[in-house]
Amino acid sequence: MIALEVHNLHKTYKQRKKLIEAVRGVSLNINSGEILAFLGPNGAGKTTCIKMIAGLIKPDAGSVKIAGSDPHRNPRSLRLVGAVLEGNRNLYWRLTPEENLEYFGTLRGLNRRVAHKNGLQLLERFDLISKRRAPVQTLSRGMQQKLAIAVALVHTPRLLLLDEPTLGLDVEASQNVKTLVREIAREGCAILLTTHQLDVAEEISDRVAIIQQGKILAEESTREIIRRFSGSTYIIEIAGELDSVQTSKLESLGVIIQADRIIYEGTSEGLYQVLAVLNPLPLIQVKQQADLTQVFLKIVRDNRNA
Ligand SMILES: Nc1ncnc2c1ncn2[C@@H]1O[C@H](COP(=O)(O)OP(=O)(O)OP(=O)(O)O)[C@@H](O)[C@H]1O
Repeated sequence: MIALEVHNLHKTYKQRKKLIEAVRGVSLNINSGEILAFLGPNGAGKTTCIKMIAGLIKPDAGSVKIAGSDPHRNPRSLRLVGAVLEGNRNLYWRLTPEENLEYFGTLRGLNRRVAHKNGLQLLERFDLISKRRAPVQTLSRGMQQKLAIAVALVHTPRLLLLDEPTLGLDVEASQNVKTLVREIAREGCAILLTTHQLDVAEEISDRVAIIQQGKILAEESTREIIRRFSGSTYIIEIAGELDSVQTSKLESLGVIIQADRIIYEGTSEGLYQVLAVLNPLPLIQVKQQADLTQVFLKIVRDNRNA
């Protein structure tokens, strides 16, 4: 089921007689249960799109539908959206997590009892129950980030808008948030993720859309776009030394042997032959050449030079 349909959005800002075409014909869909990473360099138009999706600014042209309903025509459909857009600024710092959840839940149309119940469930699930009565300002950044997501979910939205959910978090807190985001998607919520942390986007998104100068340059499954840009080159990192028999067999398979890694270009069947020669040396990793950062840079630079 399609949770978000964005069709041909346009937005031009006027700044002291100057026109800035921030968004120029953006179309996107996100299905329930899917995470779309919405990526682009600074000033590409991401925030402007998200603000139009969240009903905060009106498009000049085009349409937004959330579970089939246009928030600019029917503001009630915004109840189907949850958003964490500017860090954890959707929280009241002097209130406790319990109070924040209840307050925002009622604001989004839940009765107080349901808001309280949903809030407690989320606090349990996000491992924040022991902090439920502590003022938000005394929570760690990772806890505040989790709470910000919990608050955005208290009314069980169909679409979650998530901006930089792991920025500034330590490795463990970041891992925690990524796992939660994947779980939320698995339960059926559609997620529009914006981030400049491309490793996070690569790890948790199902699809990516890359925007530059207000236009979508690429929209594809994350795995597919990386595969397409990687071609057929694999990097294999191993521990331990190759013996002379292994070295000559690998050379006959056309492999390039470097200090701590082996580069193989060919089919995936050929890759298995290479791995068989390496057996039983411990493999540290086998990866295709590109990662999402390389893909992103290539698409954006090619477009800039076009
Ligand atoms: N309120 C505004 N008035 C005038 N111009 C604006 C306004 N908001 C954004 N812009 C301009 O619109 C363009 C797109 O900005 P936007 O904030 O949507 O980009 P972004 O992709 O979110 O960037 P970033 O990654 O830096 O947050 C930029 O040129 C920006 O300067």
